[in-house]
Amino acid sequence: MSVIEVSELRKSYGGRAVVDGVSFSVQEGEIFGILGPNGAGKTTTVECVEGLRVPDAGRIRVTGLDPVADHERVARVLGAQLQQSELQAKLTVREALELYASFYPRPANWRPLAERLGLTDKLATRFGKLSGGQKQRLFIALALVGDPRVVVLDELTTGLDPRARRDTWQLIEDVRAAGVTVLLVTHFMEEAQRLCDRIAVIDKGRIAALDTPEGLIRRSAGATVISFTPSAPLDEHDLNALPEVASVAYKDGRVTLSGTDATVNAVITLLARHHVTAHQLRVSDATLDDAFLDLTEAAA
Ligand SMILES: Nc1ncnc2c1ncn2[C@@H]1O[C@H](COP(=O)(O)OP(=O)(O)OP(=O)(O)O)[C@@H](O)[C@H]1O
Repeated sequence: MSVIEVSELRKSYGGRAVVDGVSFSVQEGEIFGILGPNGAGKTTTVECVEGLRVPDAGRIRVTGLDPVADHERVARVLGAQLQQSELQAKLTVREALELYASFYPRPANWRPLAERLGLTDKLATRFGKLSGGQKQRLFIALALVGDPRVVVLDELTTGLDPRARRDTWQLIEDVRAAGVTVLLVTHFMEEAQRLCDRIAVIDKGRIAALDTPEGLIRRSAGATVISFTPSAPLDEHDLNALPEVASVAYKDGRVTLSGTDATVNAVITLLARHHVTAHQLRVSDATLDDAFLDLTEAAA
């Protein structure tokens, strides 16, 4: 069942389309990622899903409800992470958690949530005195305190140290295991690769690709990169003729090929046939980073 449906969403500012026909749907219990360069239209898209911005055109449904027309009902099932927004500086962490819990019919118990986010010893601290990372952790707690069916996290772990980032990933995996649907905007490829079931890459207001992290990586020009120093010169044509070789480059006596898993065996076989040894043979897999750069460059 689709918990979030976005169809042909459009939004312009000053005559410039910043979201230009975006469509996707998110299934119940899925972690769906939105990746894209700065200014691609990610926040505009998710804020339309949250009902914070009104689309110019298109159709959005969250658990079957229209986020603008049914704003109050959507707000009860959807938890949103505040982005850069400031809570009142004098509000303590405890007061903020209690206040946000009071907005929902069946809130979560905020104490274990605060514990997991390392906020227990900050409960009496005023918001204005928290560090950037502590504020971010509080925003995550506030997004989850209503025990929502859907949670929208925009730049989930920005500003968190590596340990807090990993703890937060575990928390999000646990939240999903409890059946919550997660819409996640992120700039961190490791985060997207670890957490997301599917990812929409948005570039210039349009979806450049929508796939699993592995699917996006496979689409990348060279999913496997092989490099070695041959013991004797090799004929470039022989290498180019190998199956699924996407590119061949020679530099300082070293050969770098991109292709697929199948290319690795083919290269080894070719070298053996020519009695050439591969010194310092290295094989590496393309990452989501590579796929992201390919996809967003291709659309440039
Ligand atoms: N309220 C607004 N008024 C005018 N222009 C806006 C408004 N909100 C966003 N924009 C413009 O729309 C474009 C998309 O912005 P958006 O915040 O959706 O991008 P983003 O993909 O979330 O970027 P980032 O990764 O930098 O957060 C940007 O060029 C931005 O300047």
